[in-house]
This record gives sequence, structure tokens and C-alpha cells, in this order.
Amino acid sequence: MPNSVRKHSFDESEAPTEPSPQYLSLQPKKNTVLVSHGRPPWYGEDGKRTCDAYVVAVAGGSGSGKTHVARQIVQSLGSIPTVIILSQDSFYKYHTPEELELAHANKLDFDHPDAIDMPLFAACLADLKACKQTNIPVYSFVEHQRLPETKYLYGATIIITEGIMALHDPALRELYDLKVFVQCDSDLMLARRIQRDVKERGRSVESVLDQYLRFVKPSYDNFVRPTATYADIIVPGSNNAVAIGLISAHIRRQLDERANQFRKKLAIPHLYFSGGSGASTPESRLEDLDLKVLPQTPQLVGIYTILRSKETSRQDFVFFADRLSTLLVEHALQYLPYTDKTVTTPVGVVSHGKKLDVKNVCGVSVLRSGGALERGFRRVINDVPVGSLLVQSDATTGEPLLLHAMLPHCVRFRHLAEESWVFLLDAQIGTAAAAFMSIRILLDHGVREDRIVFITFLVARGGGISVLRRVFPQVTIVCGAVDDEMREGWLEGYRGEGNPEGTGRPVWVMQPGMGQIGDRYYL
Ligand SMILES: Nc1ncnc2c1ncn2[C@@H]1O[C@H](COP(=O)(O)OP(=O)(O)O)[C@@H](O)[C@H]1O
Ligand SMILES: Nc1ccn([C@@H]2O[C@H](COP(=O)(O)O)[C@@H](O)[C@H]2O)c(=O)n1
Repeated sequence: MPNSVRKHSFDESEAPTEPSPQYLSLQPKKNTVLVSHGRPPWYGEDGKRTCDAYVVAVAGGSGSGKTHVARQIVQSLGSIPTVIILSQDSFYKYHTPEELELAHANKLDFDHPDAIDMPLFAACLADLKACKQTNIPVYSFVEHQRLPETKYLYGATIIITEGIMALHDPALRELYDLKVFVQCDSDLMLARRIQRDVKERGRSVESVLDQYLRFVKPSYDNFVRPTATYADIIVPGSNNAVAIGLISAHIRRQLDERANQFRKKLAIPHLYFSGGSGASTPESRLEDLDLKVLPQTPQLVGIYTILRSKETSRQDFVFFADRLSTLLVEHALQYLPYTDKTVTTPVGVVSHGKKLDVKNVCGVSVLRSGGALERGFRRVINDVPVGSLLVQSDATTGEPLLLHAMLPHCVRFRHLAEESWVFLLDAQIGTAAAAFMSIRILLDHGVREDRIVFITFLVARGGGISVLRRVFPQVTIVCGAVDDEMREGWLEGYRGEGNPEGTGRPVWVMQPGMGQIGDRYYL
């Protein structure tokens, strides 16, 4: 059922409040991004990244408790999805059949710094730190081998790396913001290792002891323990709750510093961006916004009339939304490159035509309402992969939060993303906060700005579109109608600042708009 809104008067001096997230408590695995809580904007109102992810390195001997420390930190921060653990164990090198034979006979040294692919580890970490995606190797301790698959990671604000050689490599040390060494008694480390390797890594007690005496202990003395001198903090290997609490408090401050809030500036750009800077105002001329608006034929206006009417049934709404999205996608396709193509017709005549000249095309819908454009999109572009981004407003501040990213294969890998054309699908651009975030995500992945085509039913001329245009001028924006106005209101039932009676969240509403498009399409 569509939510109704009630007007709320906006006070310019109103300071944005801190989000008060509800955290889920999950036991994280190594290299896991949790997806239970959203990521606030990691970029400013100029569209640029405001800071790197914060990197903590945890080194120490095998069995010293590095993983335990990393997991405890994650847990004490509330197991939020933007705090991830990156284990150096994933970066053991690929082994030849001869090396594998040695490994199974306990004769391969896994405790020498050369056993780990340090350049790959540094490259993946550098990408994550710069808020880009990365695809890390997957390693099997049972098979002693790197597996064929990789694991995609994106969106970390805090990265906790852990490994015996985490502090060994100078290039890696350059990437760390905080260096921790877990100091533990050797007997305790050995006892823990026997228990763990027998239980989790398919080893016998005898083989663990053999490997320990041959490689693990000498390596600890020669390579691992000396790196404690690089650490900012030495944490004991047991009874370390206080140390973990202090580190977590420090990291929480880093986390808070990395959450930007500027949705109101987007929603009412003339209050913030006017003046001598040549910034746009809601009175911006439509042609200055460089929107690709469908020709306003009576047939198109007829479709909008049906979609805007509150009397329209859900069945009709879906039918006409699908029809409209087909028209929008057809229109958008003209902005892609084409080359000449000659064919011979069934009657033997040569005909000169065109063919689409792109390597990869995919779609990404901004859920939930972007899903209303998906059917039309798939109808026009055959077999096209479609991913999704779940961007929702924070319940108290209305700021956008990235809750989930499920991107197509051709965007997940940087070398493919760099040559992909990506259609972003979202039902409307009002404050433009979700559009801002989804474009930023694609750019983080290496998609070229001029290869992003944003398709939407409605754009609010007085909303964030003028800022979006200025910040991302090369993105093609295709829409069917432009509404003049937006008004701030509250979704029915909101209880909070400015609206003490209800429960809900603040929203900006397009005027005349189409209501809550996601609700009308899906419910
Ligand atoms: N502070 C601690 N208190 C109790 N048990 C611990 C502590 N630190 C580690 N352990 C246990 O010791 C074992 C090895 O710890 P782990 O963190 O996997 O070591 P590492 O990653 O350094 O090889 C695990 O079973 C873990 O539960
Ligand atoms: N195939 C392998 C690879 C590594 N190891 C051992 O793992 C230890 C490091 O992992 P921790 O989680 O204990 O830090 C290292 O000491 C290697 O000996 C292995 O046994 N088999």
C-alpha cells in the first residue's frame, strides 16, 4: 500500500543527526563481508572519495591468536558489513605438482616469506584501501593449493589483515594505518596449532609436530618475531579483552569519521550551492541539465497520465510501467556506439545497416523501485546480465545507505568493467542521493563515466539533479518526464525530530510524481 506523506518544514540550520544503526551479531569467517548493515556515503558532495579505508594489520606466530583478535574486533564493532577481515592465508602461492607432493609429505616450507604472494596481497589490499573492488584468491589448507575460484570483495571501510608475515613486507607496511603484533607463549601456540590443524586442516598430530620442528619454529624465530619491532601495539596472546577493547574504540572513531552526510544539500541545492560559483538552482533551465528526455508525444503523455493517477490499478500500473521502460531503453540505446554492417536479404539484395559495437553491456537496478524498469530492459536487450544495488534511506537521517551490492560479472572484474557499458535503472531521480551513490559505486569498479547510462521514469528539476549533473557530467541520463518540484515530508507514522507522533522516516516527494513506484509496482 503506498505510504502517504505529511509536510515537514525544513530548518536550514538543522544539523544532520548521527545514524543509530541496529547491528546484527554474526560470527564472521575469514575474508567475509557481512551484509546486514548499510554503508553511508564514502564520498563528498563533489562526488570524490573523502578518505581511504582504514587498514589494521595483525601479525604474530601461528596459533598466537591473530584470527581471534581480528574476529573479536569485528564483533565488538557490532559485526557491521563494512568491517572486513583479509587473511594473508588466502595468498599462499599456487603449487606445481612436484611442490604438492612435497607439501603432502610435510616437506614444503609454508613459513618462509616467499611462500606468500606478497605483491598480489599488496595489490588487493591497495585496491580495497582505495575503495575499489578486488578479487582475492581462495586457498585450501586441506589440498595445500590455491583453488580456481576467486572471492569478490568491495565496500570495506575498515580492513583488518592478519597473517604470520603481515608485518614482514615493506610495501605492505606502507599500506597499514595501525600495526598490531600478538605476542604469545610458544608452548601455547604449539598446543593451539595441534588442536586446530587436526580439527580444521585435516592433519595428524605427528605431521603437525614434524612441520613445527622443521619449519614453523625456525621461521617464527627468524622472520615472524623480529617484525614485532614494526608494531604500534603489542597484544598478549591470551586474556587480551582489554587490549582488543582499546583497539576497537580507536577503530570505531575511524569508522565514524568515514560517514558523510549531505543529502539535504542535494535535495535543496539552491540553498547550498548558489552564489558566484555558477551553481545551478531549481530554476535551472532544462536544457542546462543535459537530460535525454523522450519526445513528449500524446502517446507518451497518455502513458504518464495513467501512471500518475492514483486510480490506476496495480495491474495497469505494471503494464504501463513495462511499456514505458521499453520505450526508455530503446531511446537510450541510441547513445551507444554502432558500426556499419552489411547483410544480404533473403531475396539476395545487399543492405547496408548498423550493429551495436560494444564488448559488454549490463544493467544494474537500484532496488526496490529500479526493478520496475527491469522487464522493459530485458525485453529490449537480449540475454543481458542484470545486477542490483540495494540503497535505502537511513531510518532517522534519510541519508542513503548501501545495504547490498550484487553486481554483474563484467563489473566485478576491473579489466572487464573498464570496457563495459552499464545501464543504471532507477524509477526516479529526486534528491539524487541514490543516483549519486550508485554512480560512485560503478566508478569505484572502474566503469567509465561516459559509459554509464542512467534510465529513469522521472527527474525532479528542483532536486539534486543539478548537483549530479555538475559532478558527473559525462553520465547519460534518459528519462520520460521532468517534474518541477520536490517537497519534504514524512512517511506516515514517523516519530522523531520534527514529527513526534509517528514512526517512519523523512522523505522527499516529487510533485506531481507517481507516488511510491516500488510499492505500486510490486505490492
Ligand atoms: N585470547 C584467546 N583466548 C582463548 N583462546 C584463544 C585466544 N586466542 C586464540 N585462541 C584460540 O587459539 C586457537 C588459535 O587461534 P587463532 O586465532 O586461529 O590463531 P592464529 O590465527 O594466530 O593462527 C583458536 O582455537 C582460538 O580459539
Ligand atoms: N598449505 C599450508 C599452508 C600453510 N600452512 C601453515 O599455516 C600457518 C599460517 O596460518 P595461521 O592461520 O596459523 O597463521 C603457517 O605456519 C604454515 O605452516 C600449512 O600448514 N599448510
